[in-house]
Amino acid sequence: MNAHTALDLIASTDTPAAGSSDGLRRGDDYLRALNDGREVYVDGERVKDVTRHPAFAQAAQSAARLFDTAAHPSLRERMTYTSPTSGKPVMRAYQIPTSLDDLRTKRLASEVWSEGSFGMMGRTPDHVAGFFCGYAAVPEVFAAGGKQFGDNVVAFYEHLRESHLWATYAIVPPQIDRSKPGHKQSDPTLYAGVVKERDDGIVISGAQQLATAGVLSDYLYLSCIHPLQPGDENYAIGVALPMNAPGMRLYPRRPYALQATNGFDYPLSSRFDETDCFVVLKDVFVPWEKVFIYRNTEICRDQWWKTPSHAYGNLQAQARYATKLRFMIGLVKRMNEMTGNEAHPQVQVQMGEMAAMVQLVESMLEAQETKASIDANGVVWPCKKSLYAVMALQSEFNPRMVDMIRELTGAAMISLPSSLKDLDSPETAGDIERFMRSANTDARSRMALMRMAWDFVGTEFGNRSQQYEKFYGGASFLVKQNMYRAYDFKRATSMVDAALDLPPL
Ligand SMILES: Cc1cc2nc3c(=O)[nH]c(=O)nc-3n(C[C@H](O)[C@H](O)[C@H](O)COP(=O)(O)OP(=O)(O)OC[C@H]3O[C@@H](n4cnc5c(N)ncnc54)[C@H](O)[C@@H]3O)c2cc1C
Repeated sequence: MNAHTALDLIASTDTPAAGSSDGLRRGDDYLRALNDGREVYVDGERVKDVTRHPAFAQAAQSAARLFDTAAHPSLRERMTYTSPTSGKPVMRAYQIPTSLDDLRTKRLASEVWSEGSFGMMGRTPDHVAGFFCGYAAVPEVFAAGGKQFGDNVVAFYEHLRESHLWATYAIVPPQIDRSKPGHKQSDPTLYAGVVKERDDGIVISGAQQLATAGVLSDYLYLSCIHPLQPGDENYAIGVALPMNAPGMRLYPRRPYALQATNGFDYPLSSRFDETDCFVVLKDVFVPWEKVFIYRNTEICRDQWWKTPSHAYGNLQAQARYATKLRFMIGLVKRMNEMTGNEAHPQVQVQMGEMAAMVQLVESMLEAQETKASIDANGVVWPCKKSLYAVMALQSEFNPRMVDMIRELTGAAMISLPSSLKDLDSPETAGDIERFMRSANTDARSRMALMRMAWDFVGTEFGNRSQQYEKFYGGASFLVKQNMYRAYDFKRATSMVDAALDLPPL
């Protein structure tokens, strides 16, 4: 096998040979584990096996490629590091960085994985892995509720790392009635929370949103990032649940892969629909060893801000976003070339504006590393100012980028025939081949590119993707508050104070 990058791997059908993975999880191992009796419902019916259901089968294959990529001997150094406990290779996503170089290499590994879906899949295993690295780096935050909780979170992090597992999370209460806190809802068991304590663990009921990639993951981390009030203690938890936990149901939103009639007309929807799942829990038992936060609103808040969890998880999210932006601008460039608009100065001005936005994101990604800090335990924290600066503005400039694609393509994405069948039918092929081509390509190539562009911006898949960029890190007013907290206003105000203190003339 000569694959060296995720792009090579995704374009090939190669998988690492059995026995060559040195204990790492291969795509096949991962797919087998998904058929574990998890309760997933689509159109009112329970899905028997997500790896075979048309809504999820291709996304599961795309996810399996991530594990094959990490296990591939030629990418071993980039994608793995040596476990400090077993001495075996484990996924780099689980590395707790202790040098700037560690942080950079961790980001580059995320970049490889993100290229596997061209940035379309956001919650790949490295996202929540970042959060658990952050928790394990500062377990004192959890131990403030009792020593056992600090030990539990480290043990679970090590379990994820040593078994090469994928955790996702649901950390936002269901919308139902945002004007009231959880304990004042019409039924206090609507938001996911503790309903019973037992000697061997706790019992949870209620619902939580929105476990992206829940269908494809091994574990769900259930917690709360929403501000909690006194009286909300039952919702102030942090627990890990296997995806087949008895009593837990996943309700994925409408699966876009079901609308993808073929891979040519829907090249992205058909392969990369990671799904977003509403989670319903009915008397789900959690043993104490999988409980990290128990009825403690302060620790529930501190887990995000007094550990590097939020920064690691979102460094991955930004690495993925940068990949998606590169794909986006590459798509527009190819479309301009094909349409013959490339040389217009006005088109170049618009492309320049897009390129500036892509470059800003790429440079800020590097700034998170070069301006990172090291804590008292020797753990490297990415620079939060650089992270939140992009996240705070992403919900505004991402729609601008998408609008520019629409602007530059005119009717190209709409004036195509109904499907690939028009190209294949002897009755219509002549017209299609004659009129759908461009100056430098045949009709099939032009249709392939324009279909991909429409799947990116116009289909339900494309539109969900825009909603994701707006909300994956929380509502934008909250992200801007993160920036407010991170920014060094003192330096700015001291300059104004100095100007006011200038000696009188
Ligand atoms: C595609 C997608 C994938 C997601 N994936 C995940 C995931 O994997 N895991 C997870 O836990 N969550 C996930 N989320 C959920 C996401 O975290 C929430 O959508 C997000 O936190 C916003 O919460 P909400 O939807 O309840 O909006 P709300 O909190 O109800 O807010 C909706 C809007 O109301 C306005 N608003 C509300 N309150 C205020 C206020 N105080 N001040 C000003 N304006 C206000 C804002 O315009 C805000 O955007 C995902 C969401 C989307 C769309």
